[in-house]
Formats: sequence, structure tokens, C-alpha cells
Amino acid sequence: MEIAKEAVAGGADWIEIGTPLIKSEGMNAIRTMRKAFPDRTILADMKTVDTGAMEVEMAAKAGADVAIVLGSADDSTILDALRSAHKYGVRLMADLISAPDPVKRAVELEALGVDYINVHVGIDQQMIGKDPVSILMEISEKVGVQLAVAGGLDSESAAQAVRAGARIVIVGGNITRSDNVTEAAKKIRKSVDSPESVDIRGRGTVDQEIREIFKEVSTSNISDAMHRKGAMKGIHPLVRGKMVGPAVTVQCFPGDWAKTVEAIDLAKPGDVIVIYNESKDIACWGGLATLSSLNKGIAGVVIEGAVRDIDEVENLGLPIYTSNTVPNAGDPKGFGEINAEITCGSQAVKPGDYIIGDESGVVVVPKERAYELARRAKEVNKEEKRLFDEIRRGGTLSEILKLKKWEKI
Ligand SMILES: O=C([C@H](O)CO)[C@H](O)[C@H](O)COP(=O)(O)O
Repeated sequence: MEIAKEAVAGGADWIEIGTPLIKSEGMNAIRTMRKAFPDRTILADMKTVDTGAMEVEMAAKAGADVAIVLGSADDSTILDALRSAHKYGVRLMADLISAPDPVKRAVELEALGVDYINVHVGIDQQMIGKDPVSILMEISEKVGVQLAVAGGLDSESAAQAVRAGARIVIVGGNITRSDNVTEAAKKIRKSVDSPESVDIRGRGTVDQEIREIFKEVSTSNISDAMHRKGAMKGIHPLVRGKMVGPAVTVQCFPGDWAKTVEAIDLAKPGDVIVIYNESKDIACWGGLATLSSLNKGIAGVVIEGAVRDIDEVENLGLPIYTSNTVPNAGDPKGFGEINAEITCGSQAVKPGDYIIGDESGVVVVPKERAYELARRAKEVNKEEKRLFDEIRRGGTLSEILKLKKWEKI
């Protein structure tokens, strides 16, 4: 309710009751919003896939102005939902989320007579890099029905969507998870009203985007996004500093520091060297290796094993995370492997996996899911910012999360 009030203050015309809220609170979510916002259009995201008439009737009777049916539902469901919408005086929006051929389906849905078509890329799909604007561009050339758009929109993509023909811009997380909802809504409103004045920045490479996001979020956010996996055990910050980069892995043996130092020459600027050395009592890393790493632009080092020359490495400032410190080192004997799959801090690490370190410790993100997990960590981060804001206003965490209600029974 509070978020809705603040979004309306920022210029939102419609209020969408999202599917998760409907699943949590049922039609009462619609009733409550209707009562609180008599002059706003209430959109019920029912995502109806069957019994179209019954679900539209439920939403209409609870006070919705527009009900959403899945575009991929059978034509019989869409048609009966439409009959019900006409009977109860509400409008029907068909949502193209997960439609196998959204352009073809949009043409069919228009012919069936829906009031709006929503070009929608779902939250999980956004996490793997899909966006709705390119599909919208194609669809707006083929249909005349009013188009809505949804799926991770921010002020830039909202402007692009309006330029591409969207008449209704549905924004979720970038308003509801903002720490200043009214300002976030105002920014979107401005882009929607004057889309031509918005500068559209090009996206960088996927690797740049991943690094940028991992620099912004914390290892705790990442671990949450990984459903509590990924955290190294027994590895702590020695020289503090945020560290992000793909792994160069080193397997070496007690009393032998040859491979750890050779790895510095193989690593590229921005890489993180991740070392497993069985011995916690003989150092495989020290001041000279640290200075060499700085010369090569390496982002940081993780060592399950021991580091020495602590005064020097602290002064040099390269982020180092380790399990132990000792004064003694071994010799360069040359056993071990560089860029083989290793285990470090009880986590499997492959060359190229993303390694992120901060004050809380180190997490390993498998390279094949790096983009998705970066995006999911960003969502966790947004959610936490929102919770911080709510706690600052005077609530407690358990009150805000309704912890008791959601405990497992
Ligand atoms: O419909 C939505 C989603 O499927 C969950 O119900 C969202 O409301 C819609 O995607 C807009 O939210 P964002 O993608 O966070 O902008």
C-alpha cells in the first residue's frame, strides 16, 4: 500500500496487482487497492490460463478495471474471458510472456478481440538477458491494438518502449524495489512523457556488464542469489578491498611456490589468482609475488594455504584473501598445475569462474551462470536497499517481512 501511494505521488496512472501479491493475498489485494485508489486504473495480473470467464469475473467483482489473461492460453479461454469482461464491464489484456512465437500470437490475439496486448519478458527471462523492447518493435509494426510493455523497464528502456509504440508502460522492480519510490516513479513518468529527451546509452560487453554488477553488489547478495551456495569456507580478507574478476587457478604442493608465481605471468589484467596449497604452515605467497601481480594489473589473490611478508603486502594494497599467515616459505620446485579445476575454500573453482571478495569473504560464481547470477544478485541488492529504507522509517525486520506469517509450518 505504501509503495502504491508513493508511486502514485510520483505519477503512476495505473496500479498493477502483481501475480505474486494475488497468490499471497487473493482477491482481497484487488479490493484493498480499489478502495484506497478509487480514481486509478487497477490492473489485475491474474495470468489466467484456464477458466477465463470465472477468473475475469472474480477480478472484476473485486474491483479491477483490467484483467490479464495469458496470451498463450487456448483461444477458448481467451474468448470466454472476453465474454466475461464484456459482461462485467472490464477490459482484457493478453500477456505474451513465454509465448513461443509472440509476433504471430499478437496478430491472432488482436483478431480475437482483446483490448490490449502486453509484450512482456518475465523476471526469470530478464535474468538470462532477454528484454521486451526488441520484440515490441516487431509487434508494433504488425498490430493496431493498444500495446503494453513490461519486463525490467527503467527510465531508458521505458523511453525506448514508448518510441517503439507502447501506450502502457508497466514498471515493477525499478519502482517497487527502489529506496525512493516517488523519485523512481517520477523518473519513469518523465521518460514516458518525453521519450525523445532521454539519452540511450549503449550496453557494454557481457563481461563488462557482469564485472560492473559484481562491483556494485556484495558477496552476501551474491550468495543469496545462489540460494546460499558459492561461499568459500575458512578464507578471510587479509588485505582488504573489493575484488572482482575471472579466476586463474593454481594447484600447488606444500613447500613449493613455483606455480603460484608462474601463474602471475599467465594471468591477464583484471584476473583473480586462486591458489590451493595444502599446507597452512609454509607460505606460497609473499611481498615479491604481490608486487609482480600489481605490475600485471591483477585484481586480487585468494589462497587456501599461507601468506607471508604481511607488512609488505598490507602496504602494497592488492586485495588478498587467505586462510593463514606464517613467516617461512618453501622453494620453487615446479610441481602442480595452472588453470586446472581446483577446490579452494571447499568450493570447486574452474578457470574463468568469477571470484568476488569483500569484507564478508569470497564467493565463486560458475562462469556459465555469471550473467544470470549477477542480475539476480542485483535484484537481491535492490530488495535489501528497500528493506533498509523501510527499517529506517521505524519498523523492525521481522515486522516488515511478516516473519511469523511466512515461517514454515
Ligand atoms: O508481471 C510481472 C512478473 O511476471 C511477476 O508477476 C511483473 O509485474 C512485471 O514483469 C513488471 O515487473 P519488472 O519486470 O520488475 O519491471
